[in-house]
Amino acid sequence: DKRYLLYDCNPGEGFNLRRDVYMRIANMVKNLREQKECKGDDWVLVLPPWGRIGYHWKERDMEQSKIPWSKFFDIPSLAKHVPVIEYDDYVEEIGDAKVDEIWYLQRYEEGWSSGNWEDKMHERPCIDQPVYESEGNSDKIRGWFWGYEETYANKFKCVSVQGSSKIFFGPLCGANTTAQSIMLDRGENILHDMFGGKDYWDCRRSMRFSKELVEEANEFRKKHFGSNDEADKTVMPEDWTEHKCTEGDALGGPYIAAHLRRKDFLYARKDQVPDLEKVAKVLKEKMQEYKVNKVFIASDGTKEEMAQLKTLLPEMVMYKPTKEKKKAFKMGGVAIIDQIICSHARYFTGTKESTFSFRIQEEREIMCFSKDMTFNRICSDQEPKDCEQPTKWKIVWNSDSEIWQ
Ligand SMILES: C[C@@H]1O[C@H](OP(=O)(O)OP(=O)(O)OC[C@H]2O[C@@H](n3cnc4c(=O)[nH]c(N)nc43)[C@H](O)[C@@H]2O)[C@@H](O)[C@H](O)[C@@H]1O
Repeated sequence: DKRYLLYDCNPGEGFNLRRDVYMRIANMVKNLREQKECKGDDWVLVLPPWGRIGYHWKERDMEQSKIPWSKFFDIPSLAKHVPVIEYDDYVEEIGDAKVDEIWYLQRYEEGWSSGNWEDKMHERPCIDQPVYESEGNSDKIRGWFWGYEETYANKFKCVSVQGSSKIFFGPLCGANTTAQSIMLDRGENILHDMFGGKDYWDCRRSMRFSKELVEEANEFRKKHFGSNDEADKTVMPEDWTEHKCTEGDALGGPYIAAHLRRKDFLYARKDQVPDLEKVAKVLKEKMQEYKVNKVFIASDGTKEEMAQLKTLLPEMVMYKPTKEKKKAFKMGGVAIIDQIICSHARYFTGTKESTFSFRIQEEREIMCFSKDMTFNRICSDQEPKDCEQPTKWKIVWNSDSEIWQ
Protein backbone atom coordinates (compact mmCIF):
# COMPACT_ATOMS: atom_id res chain seq x y z
CA ASP A 1 0.00 0.00 0.00
CA LYS A 2 3.00 2.27 0.08
CA ARG A 3 2.69 5.28 -2.23
CA TYR A 4 5.33 7.94 -2.72
CA LEU A 5 4.88 11.66 -3.27
CA LEU A 6 7.87 13.45 -4.77
CA TYR A 7 8.06 17.14 -5.57
CA ASP A 8 10.35 19.85 -6.85
CA CYS A 9 10.26 23.63 -7.22
CA ASN A 10 11.06 26.19 -9.86
CA PRO A 11 14.90 26.17 -10.02
CA GLY A 12 14.94 29.93 -9.25
CA GLU A 13 13.31 29.57 -5.81
CA GLY A 14 15.58 30.29 -2.86
CA PHE A 15 16.25 28.18 0.21
CA ASN A 16 13.76 29.67 2.59
CA LEU A 17 10.79 29.70 0.25
CA ARG A 18 11.57 26.05 -0.45
CA ARG A 19 11.36 25.36 3.24
CA ASP A 20 7.84 26.77 3.11
CA VAL A 21 6.94 24.62 0.09
CA TYR A 22 8.15 21.58 2.04
CA MET A 23 5.55 22.41 4.70
CA ARG A 24 2.74 22.66 2.14
CA ILE A 25 3.63 19.28 0.64
CA ALA A 26 4.32 17.60 3.99
CA ASN A 27 0.88 18.64 5.23
CA MET A 28 -0.63 17.40 1.97
CA VAL A 29 0.92 13.99 2.64
CA LYS A 30 -0.29 14.09 6.24
CA ASN A 31 -3.83 14.82 5.06
CA LEU A 32 -3.70 12.25 2.25
CA ARG A 33 -2.89 9.62 4.83
CA GLU A 34 -6.03 10.61 6.73
CA GLN A 35 -8.41 10.83 3.73
CA LYS A 36 -11.18 8.27 3.47
CA GLU A 37 -10.89 8.29 -0.35
CA CYS A 38 -7.28 7.21 0.04
CA LYS A 39 -8.40 4.00 1.70
CA GLY A 40 -5.45 3.80 4.01
CA ASP A 41 -2.77 4.24 1.36
CA ASP A 42 0.56 4.57 3.13
CA TRP A 43 1.77 7.85 1.60
CA VAL A 44 5.44 8.73 2.10
CA LEU A 45 7.08 12.03 1.20
CA VAL A 46 10.30 11.74 -0.79
CA LEU A 47 12.65 14.60 0.10
CA PRO A 48 13.99 16.39 -3.00
CA PRO A 49 17.80 16.60 -2.82
CA TRP A 50 19.27 20.09 -2.52
CA GLY A 51 21.51 21.51 -5.23
CA ARG A 52 22.67 24.82 -6.67
CA ILE A 53 19.30 26.43 -6.07
CA GLY A 54 18.25 29.99 -6.85
CA TYR A 55 21.00 32.35 -7.76
CA HIS A 56 22.45 32.50 -4.24
CA TRP A 57 24.05 29.09 -4.14
CA LYS A 58 26.25 29.46 -7.21
CA GLU A 59 29.56 29.44 -5.31
CA ARG A 60 32.40 28.16 -7.44
CA ASP A 61 34.77 25.66 -5.80
CA MET A 62 31.93 24.15 -3.81
CA GLU A 63 30.34 20.84 -4.64
CA GLN A 64 26.62 21.41 -4.23
CA SER A 65 24.61 18.65 -5.79
CA LYS A 66 22.54 15.74 -4.55
CA ILE A 67 22.70 17.13 -1.02
CA PRO A 68 20.51 15.01 1.27
CA TRP A 69 18.13 16.69 3.70
CA SER A 70 20.03 15.18 6.61
CA LYS A 71 22.80 17.70 5.88
CA PHE A 72 20.48 20.50 7.00
CA PHE A 73 17.62 18.94 8.95
CA ASP A 74 17.06 16.28 11.57
CA ILE A 75 15.24 13.53 9.68
CA PRO A 76 13.80 11.70 12.75
CA SER A 77 12.19 15.02 13.79
CA LEU A 78 10.65 15.54 10.33
CA ALA A 79 9.41 11.95 10.41
CA LYS A 80 7.49 12.59 13.62
CA HIS A 81 5.14 14.79 11.61
CA VAL A 82 4.91 12.79 8.41
CA PRO A 83 6.76 9.78 6.96
CA VAL A 84 9.71 11.03 4.91
CA ILE A 85 12.45 9.32 3.01
CA GLU A 86 15.60 10.63 1.30
CA TYR A 87 15.66 10.27 -2.48
CA ASP A 88 18.55 7.75 -2.44
CA ASP A 89 16.64 5.57 0.01
CA TYR A 90 13.53 5.79 -2.15
CA VAL A 91 15.48 4.45 -5.16
CA GLU A 92 16.83 1.66 -3.03
CA GLU A 93 13.42 0.86 -1.60
CA ILE A 94 11.61 0.59 -4.95
CA GLY A 95 14.63 -0.91 -6.68
CA ASP A 96 14.63 1.49 -9.64
CA ALA A 97 15.43 5.18 -10.28
CA LYS A 98 11.90 5.71 -11.51
CA VAL A 99 8.87 7.92 -10.98
CA ASP A 100 5.56 6.66 -12.31
CA GLU A 101 4.00 10.02 -13.14
CA ILE A 102 5.07 13.64 -13.23
CA TRP A 103 2.43 16.30 -12.83
CA TYR A 104 3.95 19.60 -13.92
CA LEU A 105 1.94 22.22 -12.08
CA GLN A 106 1.16 25.48 -13.80
CA ARG A 107 -1.27 28.37 -13.59
CA TYR A 108 -4.45 28.67 -15.63
CA GLU A 109 -3.61 30.29 -18.96
CA GLU A 110 -6.79 32.38 -18.84
CA GLY A 111 -5.80 33.63 -15.38
CA TRP A 112 -8.25 34.17 -12.60
CA SER A 113 -11.08 35.40 -14.79
CA SER A 114 -14.33 34.38 -13.12
CA GLY A 115 -14.00 36.94 -10.33
CA ASN A 116 -14.73 34.32 -7.69
CA TRP A 117 -11.82 32.44 -6.19
CA GLU A 118 -12.33 28.71 -6.42
CA ASP A 119 -9.93 25.86 -5.73
CA LYS A 120 -9.57 23.90 -8.97
CA MET A 121 -7.24 21.75 -11.03
CA HIS A 122 -7.40 20.41 -14.58
CA GLU A 123 -5.10 18.58 -16.93
CA ARG A 124 -4.24 21.17 -19.57
CA PRO A 125 -1.82 21.67 -22.46
CA CYS A 126 1.55 22.86 -21.18
CA ILE A 127 1.85 26.66 -21.17
CA ASP A 128 5.66 26.64 -21.20
CA GLN A 129 7.92 24.31 -23.12
CA PRO A 130 8.13 21.22 -20.87
CA VAL A 131 11.48 20.61 -19.22
CA TYR A 132 10.95 16.86 -19.59
CA GLU A 133 11.46 14.93 -22.83
CA SER A 134 10.80 11.42 -24.08
CA GLU A 135 14.01 9.58 -24.68
CA GLY A 136 14.29 8.43 -28.30
CA ASN A 137 11.86 5.62 -29.01
CA SER A 138 11.70 4.39 -25.44
CA ASP A 139 8.88 5.12 -23.01
CA LYS A 140 11.29 6.78 -20.64
CA ILE A 141 10.88 10.45 -19.86
CA ARG A 142 14.04 12.26 -18.90
CA GLY A 143 14.48 15.52 -17.03
CA TRP A 144 16.62 17.25 -14.41
CA PHE A 145 15.79 15.04 -11.40
CA TRP A 146 18.33 16.83 -9.17
CA GLY A 147 21.24 15.66 -11.31
CA TYR A 148 20.41 11.95 -11.06
CA GLU A 149 20.93 11.08 -14.72
CA GLU A 150 19.64 7.54 -14.39
CA THR A 151 16.25 8.68 -13.11
CA TYR A 152 13.29 8.56 -15.48
CA ALA A 153 9.53 8.84 -15.43
CA ASN A 154 6.85 6.82 -17.20
CA LYS A 155 4.23 9.51 -17.69
CA PHE A 156 4.17 13.29 -17.84
CA LYS A 157 1.36 15.79 -17.92
CA CYS A 158 0.77 19.46 -17.28
CA VAL A 159 -1.83 20.29 -14.67
CA SER A 160 -3.28 23.75 -14.13
CA VAL A 161 -3.89 24.37 -10.47
CA GLN A 162 -5.37 27.09 -8.35
CA GLY A 163 -5.68 26.59 -4.63
CA SER A 164 -4.50 24.49 -1.75
CA SER A 165 -3.49 20.86 -1.47
CA LYS A 166 -7.08 19.81 -0.69
CA ILE A 167 -7.87 19.73 -4.41
CA PHE A 168 -5.30 16.96 -4.87
CA PHE A 169 -6.90 14.52 -2.45
CA GLY A 170 -9.52 13.07 -4.82
CA PRO A 171 -7.31 12.94 -7.93
CA LEU A 172 -4.34 11.37 -6.14
CA CYS A 173 -6.52 8.93 -4.26
CA GLY A 174 -7.80 7.03 -7.24
CA ALA A 175 -9.94 9.47 -9.22
CA ASN A 176 -7.15 10.30 -11.68
CA THR A 177 -4.38 7.92 -10.75
CA THR A 178 -3.50 4.93 -8.69
CA ALA A 179 0.21 5.17 -9.54
CA GLN A 180 2.60 4.20 -6.80
CA SER A 181 4.82 7.26 -7.20
CA ILE A 182 3.83 10.74 -8.31
CA MET A 183 6.05 13.76 -8.60
CA LEU A 184 4.52 17.21 -8.37
CA ASP A 185 6.96 19.52 -10.11
CA ARG A 186 6.67 23.27 -9.58
CA GLY A 187 5.29 22.49 -6.11
CA GLU A 188 5.38 26.19 -5.22
CA ASN A 189 2.08 26.51 -7.13
CA ILE A 190 0.27 24.76 -4.28
CA LEU A 191 -0.92 26.93 -1.42
CA HIS A 192 -1.08 26.10 2.27
CA ASP A 193 -4.31 24.43 3.34
CA MET A 194 -4.39 26.44 6.52
CA PHE A 195 -1.63 29.01 6.70
CA GLY A 196 -0.70 29.61 10.31
CA GLY A 197 -2.88 26.78 11.67
CA LYS A 198 -1.95 23.86 13.90
CA ASP A 199 -0.68 21.67 11.05
CA TYR A 200 1.41 24.58 9.82
CA TRP A 201 3.08 25.06 13.18
CA ASP A 202 3.41 21.35 13.95
CA CYS A 203 5.19 20.89 10.65
CA ARG A 204 7.32 23.97 11.26
CA ARG A 205 8.28 22.67 14.70
CA SER A 206 9.25 19.33 13.17
CA MET A 207 11.86 21.08 11.04
CA ARG A 208 14.63 20.80 13.61
CA PHE A 209 18.10 21.42 12.21
CA SER A 210 20.82 18.80 11.88
CA LYS A 211 22.76 18.22 15.10
CA GLU A 212 26.03 19.21 13.42
CA LEU A 213 24.71 22.68 12.55
CA VAL A 214 23.12 23.21 15.96
CA GLU A 215 26.40 22.30 17.67
CA GLU A 216 28.38 24.71 15.51
CA ALA A 217 25.92 27.54 16.23
CA ASN A 218 25.89 26.75 19.96
CA GLU A 219 29.68 26.76 20.06
CA PHE A 220 29.68 30.20 18.45
CA ARG A 221 27.04 31.56 20.85
CA LYS A 222 29.06 30.33 23.82
CA LYS A 223 32.38 31.64 22.57
CA HIS A 224 31.29 35.10 21.45
CA PHE A 225 28.38 35.93 23.70
CA GLY A 226 28.53 33.53 26.63
CA SER A 227 25.10 32.41 25.48
CA ASN A 228 23.60 28.98 26.18
CA ASP A 229 20.11 27.54 26.31
CA GLU A 230 19.88 27.26 30.09
CA ALA A 231 20.87 30.87 30.75
CA ASP A 232 18.87 32.12 27.72
CA LYS A 233 15.76 30.14 28.75
CA THR A 234 15.52 28.50 25.35
CA VAL A 235 15.83 24.86 26.40
CA MET A 236 13.56 22.62 24.32
CA PRO A 237 13.01 18.88 24.72
CA GLU A 238 14.78 16.67 22.20
CA ASP A 239 11.35 15.54 20.95
CA TRP A 240 9.52 18.55 19.48
CA THR A 241 6.13 16.95 20.10
CA GLU A 242 6.79 17.27 23.84
CA HIS A 243 7.64 20.96 23.66
CA LYS A 244 5.33 23.73 24.73
CA CYS A 245 5.91 27.19 26.14
CA THR A 246 4.21 30.53 26.68
CA GLU A 247 5.05 33.84 25.06
CA GLY A 248 7.69 35.63 27.07
CA ASP A 249 9.32 32.47 28.46
CA ALA A 250 12.48 32.94 26.38
CA LEU A 251 15.04 35.51 27.41
CA GLY A 252 17.71 35.12 24.73
CA GLY A 253 21.47 35.55 24.92
CA PRO A 254 23.20 38.80 25.96
CA TYR A 255 23.34 40.13 22.38
CA ILE A 256 20.99 41.52 19.80
CA ALA A 257 20.90 40.33 16.18
CA ALA A 258 20.01 41.68 12.77
CA HIS A 259 19.45 40.00 9.43
CA LEU A 260 20.48 42.43 6.72
CA ARG A 261 19.37 41.18 3.32
CA ARG A 262 21.30 43.17 0.70
CA LYS A 263 22.35 41.89 -2.75
CA ASP A 264 19.29 41.92 -5.09
CA PHE A 265 17.18 43.67 -2.43
CA LEU A 266 19.44 46.73 -2.83
CA TYR A 267 18.01 47.43 -6.25
CA ALA A 268 14.78 45.37 -6.37
CA ARG A 269 13.52 46.90 -3.10
CA LYS A 270 15.75 49.91 -2.71
CA ASP A 271 13.15 52.07 -0.98
CA GLN A 272 12.78 49.63 1.89
CA VAL A 273 16.42 48.69 2.55
CA PRO A 274 18.02 50.97 5.15
CA ASP A 275 21.51 52.30 4.44
CA LEU A 276 24.35 51.13 6.66
CA GLU A 277 24.59 54.41 8.63
CA LYS A 278 20.95 54.03 9.61
CA VAL A 279 21.47 50.36 10.49
CA ALA A 280 24.40 51.21 12.78
CA LYS A 281 22.51 54.04 14.46
CA VAL A 282 19.42 51.94 15.22
CA LEU A 283 21.40 48.90 16.40
CA LYS A 284 23.43 51.09 18.79
CA GLU A 285 20.20 52.40 20.28
CA LYS A 286 18.85 48.88 20.62
CA MET A 287 22.05 47.67 22.34
CA GLN A 288 21.55 50.43 24.90
CA GLU A 289 17.88 49.61 25.30
CA TYR A 290 18.61 45.92 25.90
CA LYS A 291 21.73 46.66 27.96
CA VAL A 292 24.06 44.50 25.88
CA ASN A 293 27.29 45.39 24.14
CA LYS A 294 27.32 42.90 21.25
CA VAL A 295 25.36 42.69 18.05
CA PHE A 296 25.32 39.70 15.74
CA ILE A 297 24.98 40.44 12.02
CA ALA A 298 23.76 37.92 9.46
CA SER A 299 23.93 39.22 5.94
CA ASP A 300 24.46 38.39 2.29
CA GLY A 301 26.16 41.78 1.88
CA THR A 302 29.60 42.09 0.26
CA LYS A 303 32.87 42.07 2.21
CA GLU A 304 33.17 45.79 1.49
CA GLU A 305 29.71 46.53 2.86
CA MET A 306 30.42 44.54 6.01
CA ALA A 307 33.80 46.26 6.46
CA GLN A 308 32.03 49.62 6.20
CA LEU A 309 29.43 48.52 8.74
CA LYS A 310 32.19 47.37 11.10
CA THR A 311 33.72 50.86 11.12
CA LEU A 312 30.31 52.30 11.99
CA LEU A 313 29.45 49.54 14.47
CA PRO A 314 32.64 48.11 16.04
CA GLU A 315 30.58 45.92 18.41
CA MET A 316 29.33 43.79 15.53
CA VAL A 317 30.17 40.09 15.26
CA MET A 318 29.63 37.81 12.25
CA TYR A 319 29.86 34.07 11.78
CA LYS A 320 32.76 33.43 9.41
CA PRO A 321 33.38 29.71 8.84
CA THR A 322 36.79 28.44 7.78
CA LYS A 323 37.07 27.25 4.18
CA GLU A 324 36.84 23.64 5.35
CA LYS A 325 33.75 24.25 7.45
CA LYS A 326 32.06 26.19 4.65
CA LYS A 327 32.75 23.31 2.31
CA ALA A 328 31.35 20.85 4.80
CA PHE A 329 28.24 22.81 5.81
CA LYS A 330 27.61 24.24 2.33
CA MET A 331 25.67 27.43 1.67
CA GLY A 332 22.51 26.02 3.26
CA GLY A 333 24.32 25.00 6.43
CA VAL A 334 26.00 28.37 6.83
CA ALA A 335 22.63 30.08 6.30
CA ILE A 336 21.06 27.88 9.00
CA ILE A 337 23.89 28.60 11.46
CA ASP A 338 23.33 32.34 10.92
CA GLN A 339 19.62 31.77 11.48
CA ILE A 340 20.14 29.78 14.69
CA ILE A 341 22.40 32.48 16.13
CA CYS A 342 19.89 35.21 15.21
CA SER A 343 17.03 33.23 16.67
CA HIS A 344 18.68 33.01 20.10
CA ALA A 345 19.42 36.72 20.46
CA ARG A 346 17.63 38.83 23.05
CA TYR A 347 16.21 41.07 20.34
CA PHE A 348 15.97 40.50 16.61
CA THR A 349 15.39 42.80 13.66
CA GLY A 350 15.07 41.51 10.10
CA THR A 351 14.56 42.58 6.53
CA LYS A 352 11.13 43.34 5.09
CA GLU A 353 9.68 40.48 3.03
CA SER A 354 12.75 38.27 3.22
CA THR A 355 11.84 34.62 3.73
CA PHE A 356 15.26 34.26 5.41
CA SER A 357 14.05 36.66 8.12
CA PHE A 358 10.62 34.98 8.28
CA ARG A 359 12.18 31.64 9.16
CA ILE A 360 14.13 33.29 12.03
CA GLN A 361 10.96 34.92 13.32
CA GLU A 362 9.19 31.54 13.32
CA GLU A 363 12.08 29.94 15.18
CA ARG A 364 11.79 32.63 17.86
CA GLU A 365 8.02 32.27 18.02
CA ILE A 366 8.50 28.52 18.64
CA MET A 367 10.91 29.29 21.51
CA CYS A 368 8.40 31.78 22.99
CA PHE A 369 10.22 35.07 22.71
CA SER A 370 8.05 38.09 23.32
CA LYS A 371 6.75 39.32 19.97
CA ASP A 372 8.21 42.81 20.43
CA MET A 373 11.67 41.27 20.54
CA THR A 374 11.11 39.40 17.27
CA PHE A 375 8.91 41.11 14.71
CA ASN A 376 11.01 44.15 13.91
CA ARG A 377 12.71 45.81 10.99
CA ILE A 378 14.69 48.98 10.49
CA CYS A 379 12.93 51.64 8.40
CA SER A 380 14.81 53.10 5.47
CA ASP A 381 15.19 56.87 5.14
CA GLN A 382 12.67 56.85 2.28
CA GLU A 383 9.98 55.50 4.59
CA PRO A 384 8.08 57.14 7.44
CA LYS A 385 9.87 56.95 10.81
CA ASP A 386 7.17 54.59 12.09
CA CYS A 387 7.16 52.40 8.97
CA GLU A 388 5.06 49.27 8.98
CA GLN A 389 6.60 46.47 11.05
CA PRO A 390 6.42 42.75 10.23
CA THR A 391 3.15 40.91 10.86
CA LYS A 392 3.22 39.28 14.29
CA TRP A 393 2.46 35.63 13.59
CA LYS A 394 1.19 33.70 16.56
CA ILE A 395 2.16 30.10 17.12
CA VAL A 396 -0.74 27.66 17.35
CA TRP A 397 -0.15 24.71 19.67
CA ASN A 398 -3.50 23.01 20.08
CA SER A 399 -6.21 23.71 17.53
CA ASP A 400 -6.92 25.94 14.56
CA SER A 401 -9.48 27.90 16.57
CA GLU A 402 -6.54 29.46 18.44
CA ILE A 403 -5.72 31.50 15.32
CA TRP A 404 -8.87 33.58 15.66
CA GLN A 405 -8.46 34.36 19.35
C1 LIG B 1 12.41 38.39 -3.44
C2 LIG B 1 12.96 37.00 -3.30
O1 LIG B 1 13.87 36.99 -2.23
C3 LIG B 1 14.41 35.75 -1.94
O2 LIG B 1 15.32 35.89 -0.89
P1 LIG B 1 14.92 35.76 0.63
O3 LIG B 1 13.45 35.68 0.74
O4 LIG B 1 15.60 36.82 1.40
O5 LIG B 1 15.59 34.40 1.16
P2 LIG B 1 16.08 33.11 0.40
O6 LIG B 1 15.08 32.70 -0.60
O7 LIG B 1 16.49 32.10 1.34
O8 LIG B 1 17.35 33.59 -0.41
C4 LIG B 1 18.36 34.21 0.21
C5 LIG B 1 19.62 33.36 0.11
O9 LIG B 1 20.68 34.29 0.23
C6 LIG B 1 21.59 33.87 1.19
N1 LIG B 1 21.49 34.75 2.36
C7 LIG B 1 20.70 35.83 2.55
N2 LIG B 1 20.92 36.39 3.73
C8 LIG B 1 21.89 35.65 4.33
C9 LIG B 1 22.53 35.72 5.60
O10 LIG B 1 22.27 36.57 6.43
N3 LIG B 1 23.44 34.75 5.86
C10 LIG B 1 23.73 33.76 4.98
N4 LIG B 1 24.62 32.84 5.34
N5 LIG B 1 23.16 33.68 3.77
C11 LIG B 1 22.24 34.61 3.45
C12 LIG B 1 21.24 32.45 1.54
O11 LIG B 1 21.95 31.57 0.71
C13 LIG B 1 19.77 32.36 1.24
O12 LIG B 1 19.44 31.06 0.91
C14 LIG B 1 15.15 35.22 -3.14
O13 LIG B 1 15.66 33.92 -2.92
C15 LIG B 1 14.20 35.15 -4.31
O14 LIG B 1 14.89 34.70 -5.44
C16 LIG B 1 13.62 36.53 -4.56
O15 LIG B 1 14.64 37.40 -4.95
